[in-house]
Amino acid sequence: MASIAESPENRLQAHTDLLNWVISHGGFLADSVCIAHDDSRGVHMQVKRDWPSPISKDTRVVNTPLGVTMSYFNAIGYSSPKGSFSKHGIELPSSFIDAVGREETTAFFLMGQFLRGQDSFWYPYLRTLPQPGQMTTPLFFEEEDVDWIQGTGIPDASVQRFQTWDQKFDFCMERLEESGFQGLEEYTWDLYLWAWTIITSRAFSAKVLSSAVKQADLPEEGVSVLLPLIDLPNHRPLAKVEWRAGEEDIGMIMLEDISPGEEISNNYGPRNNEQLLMNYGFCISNNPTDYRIVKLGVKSDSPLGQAKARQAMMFPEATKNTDDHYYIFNVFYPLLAPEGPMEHSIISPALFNALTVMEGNDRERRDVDINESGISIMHKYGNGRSTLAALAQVSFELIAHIAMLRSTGEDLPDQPANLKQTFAKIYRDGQSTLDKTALVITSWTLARAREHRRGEGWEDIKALLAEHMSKIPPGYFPDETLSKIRVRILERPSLVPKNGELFRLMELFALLPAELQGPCGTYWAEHIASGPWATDPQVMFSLAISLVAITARSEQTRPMLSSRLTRWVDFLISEYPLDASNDQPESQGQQFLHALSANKERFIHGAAACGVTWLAESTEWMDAQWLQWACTVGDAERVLIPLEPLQVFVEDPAMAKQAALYVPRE
Ligand SMILES: C[S@@+](CC[C@H](N)C(=O)[O-])C[C@H]1O[C@@H](n2cnc3c(N)ncnc32)[C@H](O)[C@@H]1O
Repeated sequence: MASIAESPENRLQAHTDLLNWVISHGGFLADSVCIAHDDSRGVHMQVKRDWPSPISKDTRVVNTPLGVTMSYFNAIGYSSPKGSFSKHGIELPSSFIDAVGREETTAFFLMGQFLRGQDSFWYPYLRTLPQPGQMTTPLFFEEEDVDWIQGTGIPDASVQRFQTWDQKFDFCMERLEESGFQGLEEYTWDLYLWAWTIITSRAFSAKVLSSAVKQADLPEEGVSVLLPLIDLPNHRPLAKVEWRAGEEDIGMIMLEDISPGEEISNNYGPRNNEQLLMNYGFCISNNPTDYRIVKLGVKSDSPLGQAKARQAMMFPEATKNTDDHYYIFNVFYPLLAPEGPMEHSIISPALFNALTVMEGNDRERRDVDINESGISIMHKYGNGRSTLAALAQVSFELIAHIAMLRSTGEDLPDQPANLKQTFAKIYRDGQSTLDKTALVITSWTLARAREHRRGEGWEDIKALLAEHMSKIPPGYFPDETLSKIRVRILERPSLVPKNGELFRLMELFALLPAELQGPCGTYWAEHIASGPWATDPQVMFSLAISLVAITARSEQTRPMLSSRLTRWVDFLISEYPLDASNDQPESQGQQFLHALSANKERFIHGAAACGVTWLAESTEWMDAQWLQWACTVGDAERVLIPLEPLQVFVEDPAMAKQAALYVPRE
């Protein structure tokens, strides 16, 4: 592709010419400001080093006159009492413009102006723009650069973007050909790729033209505007700056003081590193507005898929063209809803709610609430299980992603060899830190759910948190990150208000009063846990649930039990009918249970000897029907959680899981 750019040495000369050109059309750069260049930041603006004082808040640093802006309105030669825009020599056929729409028209208009070279009105601007060899977005990555983004979402996103642009380019070229457009062969794919990269990396939204274009002609989306000179400052997340649309020009106003020598930064919006790399070709280390988009792969016939379809039918307007906001935020993310629970500081409400529906059991899914703003499982007694299951699922996803980044990064050289690799490394390191810090937080809530000794008082929580944080290897995170994790954990209430709702098998007996625990334990060890079925968790959980449920129903023992246990058993009996027939094929565990039931006399004999007399009297607990009920309850009410989640910090996980039964606290 031809180049109209200056060599790097002459870059700032070209920018001085650009500045003079903008000024000659009525533009302005504040005296306190100069254009500078360095290798990592490229061309940027800064307050002059020798300027005697900081520039103060509300300083207008740049004005770009409307006459030098470039947009769709130039391509159509727009004119209204509010303002007009010239085509400056590029005449795209109206049949083409109508067929391809505003954005493609702008891209082809930019290509046309580029092809005019020195004859273009915008030549002083175009020659300062990065050329294909200087582009650092992933579509310009060479093979060895691609190694640095393996295991991340970027390769898929790049393929998708390539395909979309490729199709659009073909479509546009066909329309141009049909219209008999002259010089078509110069409009190459490479030039199209360059034009689109310029647009995604520097264009502003149509709002900047609001004083020059009638409201009715100005759509909220789909018009990109190039603003020579204002597009020069680099991005700094959260920089305080405003673009002011005037009748003659667009101004860039600083909303904070900036010291001599300091960079004048723009704010491209709260972009994450993936958006920055894909659209702009750079990334920011420790980007506070970084977050990761999670793809759930929701099947249309799944419970969540069906709920989404119902939501789309009930609220067609609200759900039209809206992306799923399934995000995991970095631990420093500053733009959180002020009142949200602490888990939402790292998991977006939409992702969390979607996972509660996916991981919820049938009982919980009967309480799905579908409204305009989302789909969730209603909060009520018993539904905290889906909260824990969703947090467990996020933890598994985080562990898998950490391991994937580690394995795909194993053969990378120690240091990146060029700017693209440098940004790709910043991106992948940022993803890994984001995953790891989020895992500390999700696994904290799960650790509290597994904690049966300590409560929610400050001293207990402090001790528990110290224990949890001690699982992070020393020096693994900077102190600032560790303290932010602590703040995140402690600053807001948790989605799981109470500790101790998840029980591993043998812990279930702790729900019984002390005087029953001894005999039950002996009976369990001598008669239940000694057969070949003892290694099958489905069988063992079913037997334990059956035993606890019968204990809660026996007239002899019920008065001795806690209201927590009797309420739970009563709730389960009302939720899971005893006589429900099960059409599912039998699992190995269920076959075991049938065999046990057929030999129930053996188990009942032992009961009296061990002092669990109520089990000897009430022989029903080993009936096939009861055991089937307990099996159904166990399968539905268990939660699989990671065994030692933070172990992934030191070694690749075998992804060990532990089953725990959910028993709500009142
Ligand atoms: C709107 S332009 C800014 C002007 C640009 N520096 C130039 O040399 O033309 C956006 C481009 O600037 C670069 N950029 C912006 N902010 C940056 C930052 N914080 N760090 C590194 N590069 C940045 C990226 O190459 C991006 O595509």
